[in-house]
Amino acid sequence: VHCGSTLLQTWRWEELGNVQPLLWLPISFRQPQNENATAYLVQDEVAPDVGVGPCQLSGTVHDCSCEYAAVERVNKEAVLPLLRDLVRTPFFRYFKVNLYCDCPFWPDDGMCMLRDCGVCECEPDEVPAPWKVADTAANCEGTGSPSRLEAESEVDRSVDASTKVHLVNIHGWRGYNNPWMLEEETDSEYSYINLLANPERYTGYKGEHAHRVWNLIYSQSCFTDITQPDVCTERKVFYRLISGMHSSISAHIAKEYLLDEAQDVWGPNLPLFRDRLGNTAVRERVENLYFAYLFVLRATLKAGPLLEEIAYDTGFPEEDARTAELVRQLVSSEAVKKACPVPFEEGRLWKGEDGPQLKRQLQAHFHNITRAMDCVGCEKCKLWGKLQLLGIATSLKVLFAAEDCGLGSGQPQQLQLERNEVIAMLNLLERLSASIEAVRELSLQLADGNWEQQHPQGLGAIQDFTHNSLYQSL
Ligand SMILES: Cc1cc2nc3c(=O)[nH]c(=O)nc-3n(C[C@H](O)[C@H](O)[C@H](O)COP(=O)(O)OP(=O)(O)OC[C@H]3O[C@@H](n4cnc5c(N)ncnc54)[C@H](O)[C@@H]3O)c2cc1C
Repeated sequence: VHCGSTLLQTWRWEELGNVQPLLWLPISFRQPQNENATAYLVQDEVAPDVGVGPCQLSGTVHDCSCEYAAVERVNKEAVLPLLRDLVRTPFFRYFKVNLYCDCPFWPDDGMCMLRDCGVCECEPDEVPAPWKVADTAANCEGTGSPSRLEAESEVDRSVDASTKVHLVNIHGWRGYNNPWMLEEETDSEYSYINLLANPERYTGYKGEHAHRVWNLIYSQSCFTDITQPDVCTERKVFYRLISGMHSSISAHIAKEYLLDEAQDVWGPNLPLFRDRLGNTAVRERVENLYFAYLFVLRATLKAGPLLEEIAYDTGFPEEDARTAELVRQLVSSEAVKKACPVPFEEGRLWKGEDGPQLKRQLQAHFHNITRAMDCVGCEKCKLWGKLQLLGIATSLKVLFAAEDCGLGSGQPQQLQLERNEVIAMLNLLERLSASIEAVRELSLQLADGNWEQQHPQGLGAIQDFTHNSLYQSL
């Protein structure tokens, strides 16, 4: 029995006799401090023959050394509150990106009409002034060829009087020397987007067009036999990162769905949640969400010493000091260390004889997946898709930086990050963290039992907005 997040009492499944298949059983419960508290009887072990029910995960997250319950708790109590504040700061709110590249895989098919309506770009005076100065400098110095970058990094990594580290600044948005991202193209245009003004949520983008993009992603040859038992860990990790990101997108759609277009009412869509994430048949998707979260959390903690030293400069000293303090609290959180000391052990990857070759192959697949983002027919989805892939690429770069940077020279080099990489990685972590909490909340609501009375026809009871007026209003 839990009351809120406090565990009050546990029973073994066998001791419960005929209680199944009610996985979540609200129990009226009286406490001296809180008269009307409700406790929930929860399933903490996998019960036999339970059928479709809320996604209850127990035990250790596969390939990680953290318990699901501990992750859920520390996420809700320590990580998510910090991240929610962090992504609202001026430094983490603006993401630079190019949303106007052509799809390299198939001809434009009429969805381009959505280009102008999905995302509102920042007005020039909204972009932090120091960033504009840095952009102008990078722009004048060249388009960011690797040799130019090498020279540039030496300048930009210099330590100023306040001993803060200045991030590498380049022209372009795909990060600095990131082997998981494509090289910057010559026509690399970008604009700044205020992420708070363009939240990730339901947009009405679905059907054949969206499926074509997901199919393109999952048809990469490294994923085709992914369910076979002898698939190597590296490929599984790679798949689980992409699948976890996909689950996270689905969680945000389910959590913030347009329930009534006329009244502009947004809220949870439980039938949609049940179908995409909230039933045992798709349990693996939720497992992959937890995995992706722990992977990115590990990268963030590993980059902690650098993140703590960065000059978070947007021209507003008070807010920038708060940003630095929030980052410090996140990367040095005792609660996280206690709940999950090593979220993911990256040291065991790429150790086989074919490690370097395998890595190059997976990097090529990742490049293809990033290209697929240019085929997404909804601006907002494309924005968040690009941000999240740059976040994954940055996490991979951070976790494997020593060996990547040292390749050829025999010397491991210091990790260097570009501003957009830091923004993408921490925004991705916030998205995954919010998704874990959304899955927890929606699973509880689903188990409540009353939701079916509110939506008697299931998914059909919630209007299905797919027409263009919705895109335009978004
Ligand atoms: C990059 C990108 C970003 C998007 N962002 C948004 C957004 O912000 N808002 C919005 O409303 N829509 C967004 N969409 C569309 C959204 O993801 C779905 O495609 C759409 O809602 C239709 O969902 P669906 O249930 O048909 O299955 P989809 O989510 O389209 O899934 C397609 C197929 O992939 C498999 N699959 C599903 N989930 C997983 C998983 N976690 N792991 C592995 N396989 C899986 C299943 O076989 C499923 O049938 C985005 C699409 C893309 C490609």
